[in-house]
Amino acid sequence: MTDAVILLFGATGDLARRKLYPAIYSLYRERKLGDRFAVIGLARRPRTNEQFREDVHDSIKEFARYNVTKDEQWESFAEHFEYMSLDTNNIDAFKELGTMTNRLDTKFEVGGNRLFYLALSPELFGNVSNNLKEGGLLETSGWARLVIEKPFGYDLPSAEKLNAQIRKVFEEKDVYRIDHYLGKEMVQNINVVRFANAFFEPLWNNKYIANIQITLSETVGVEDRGSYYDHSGALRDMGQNHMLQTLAMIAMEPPSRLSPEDIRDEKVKVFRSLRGFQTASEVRSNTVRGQYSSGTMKGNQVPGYRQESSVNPESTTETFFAARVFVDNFRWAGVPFYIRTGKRLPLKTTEVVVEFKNVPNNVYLSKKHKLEPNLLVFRVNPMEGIYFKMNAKQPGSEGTILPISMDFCQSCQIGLNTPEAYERLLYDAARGDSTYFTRWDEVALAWKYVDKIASAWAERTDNLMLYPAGTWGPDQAQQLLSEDGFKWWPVNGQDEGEVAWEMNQK
Ligand SMILES: NC(=O)C1=CN([C@@H]2O[C@H](COP(=O)(O)OP(=O)(O)OC[C@H]3O[C@@H](n4cnc5c(N)ncnc54)[C@H](OP(=O)(O)O)[C@@H]3O)[C@@H](O)[C@H]2O)C=CC1
Ligand SMILES: O=C1O[C@H](COP(=O)(O)O)[C@@H](O)[C@H](O)[C@H]1O
Repeated sequence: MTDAVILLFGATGDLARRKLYPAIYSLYRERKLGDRFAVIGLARRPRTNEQFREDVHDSIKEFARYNVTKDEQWESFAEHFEYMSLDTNNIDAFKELGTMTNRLDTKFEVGGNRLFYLALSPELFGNVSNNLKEGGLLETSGWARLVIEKPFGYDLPSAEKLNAQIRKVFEEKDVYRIDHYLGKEMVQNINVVRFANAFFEPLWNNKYIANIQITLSETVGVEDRGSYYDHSGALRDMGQNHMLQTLAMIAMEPPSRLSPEDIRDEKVKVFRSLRGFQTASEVRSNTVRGQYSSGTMKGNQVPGYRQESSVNPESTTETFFAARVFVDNFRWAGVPFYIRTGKRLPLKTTEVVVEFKNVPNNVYLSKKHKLEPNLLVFRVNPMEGIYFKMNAKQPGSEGTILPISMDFCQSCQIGLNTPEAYERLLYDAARGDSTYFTRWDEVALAWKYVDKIASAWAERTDNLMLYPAGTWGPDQAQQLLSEDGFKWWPVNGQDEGEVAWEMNQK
């Protein structure tokens, strides 16, 4: 990893604690981060360096995939961490921050490289990038990159405004917009499976594929994030970013090279080909929105969304949505992509199912031998792997056909200790590889698509369906597929409602 001073805004926040310190520690343990680095923790509340290092230690102990003990290795890691109490509105503090950055740059022989990581509420992004410039932090002999967390805006106009603020200070090539799903091993593996195997690509089109199903289901409720989530909802929180990015990875054309721009150009073409909704009635017939009511999760009664303490008791925010999406291009004409996500669903899972069309002439077709379609399944989390379902003869039978599976379980075979998404993304940002970060044109096109849905939903509230916690969302989400002659395939290869495979749940 390139040497850098990492200026971490939001150093006392949830993201830093749960994801960023553990990621930095894993990179250090794997020797991807050498000794020429420093981390400056920045937030308003006061902390001494010692307290800050203690917080970092606790977060690593709780969340990292490597064990930590307070030995010599820990001490030499911890000395790279310093803290400064700073309010992002205080320009004088940024000047002081410049002095501190230069000192640590010299101390650890970093060479002038600066990674500004904004783990902050998005309203602060524009102000921070401006103050970085005014405070002289961009005057450096090395590179200066800005890593920003989602959400990137609330809709297209707000995203445009935010982008304009940031681009006054940083060039597009230096802006790294995080979508942590792009850092997930199996999302990255979609490209490899598609473009490094001779047998999938010829079938990867509307002649052979019947439909594609993308599920991002969560068991957690809104927890204490109501102040953000109640203004966002599932469509903006997961749909505009993680779901459309995953869809783009499945649908994109092969890039001619693996450069960040070539890959992102191909994704942009997918976003441009999304069939936008023209009317509110089109939105209604192709989307479903739901909100969880009280129900049972793993045998425990849990409250409904409106009863959560951080949420408006009359909220009409969706915690679930499903949609039928079309990519109007030569490859995908007529193939529905069904996407769904929700909180308080029975399983935590991210899965992409590619359902193939039936064989053209089924010689086994009889009441006894109804063939199941072939399925290729990317399991993104919590299990990581690829699963292929095909038909074969039941051994010893008179030609009974059975669906069998070829199951590559990456998390079982290579070990559960695969890198976390944030490790990969931090590593890439420091190396200057923006492949798995979202470029502005992708973000803008995704908002354009999602805004149509959001504004049609906002016109009336009778389209919000309640679903009991612990179920797979409103029945209308099943109808979306059944009206096309399809069904949602059980996730994790299970019948709906079974939870035996549920692993590493939050
Ligand atoms: N948590 C998560 O899992 C995820 C978070 N994100 C995104 O990451 C970002 C951060 O989220 P999260 O960590 O959960 O948020 P938190 O509310 O937990 O943390 C916010 C941080 O910002 C600091 N802060 C707030 N106001 C100021 C200010 N004026 N000046 C300086 N520091 C300030 C807070 O510290 P202090 O109060 O001490 O100033 C705190 O460290 C958000 O954009 C969120 O959407 C994205 C994906 C997942
Ligand atoms: O970005 C977000 O993602 C998480 C789900 O991430 P995962 O890696 O655990 O699948 C979601 O809970 C959160 O609401 C959203 O902001």
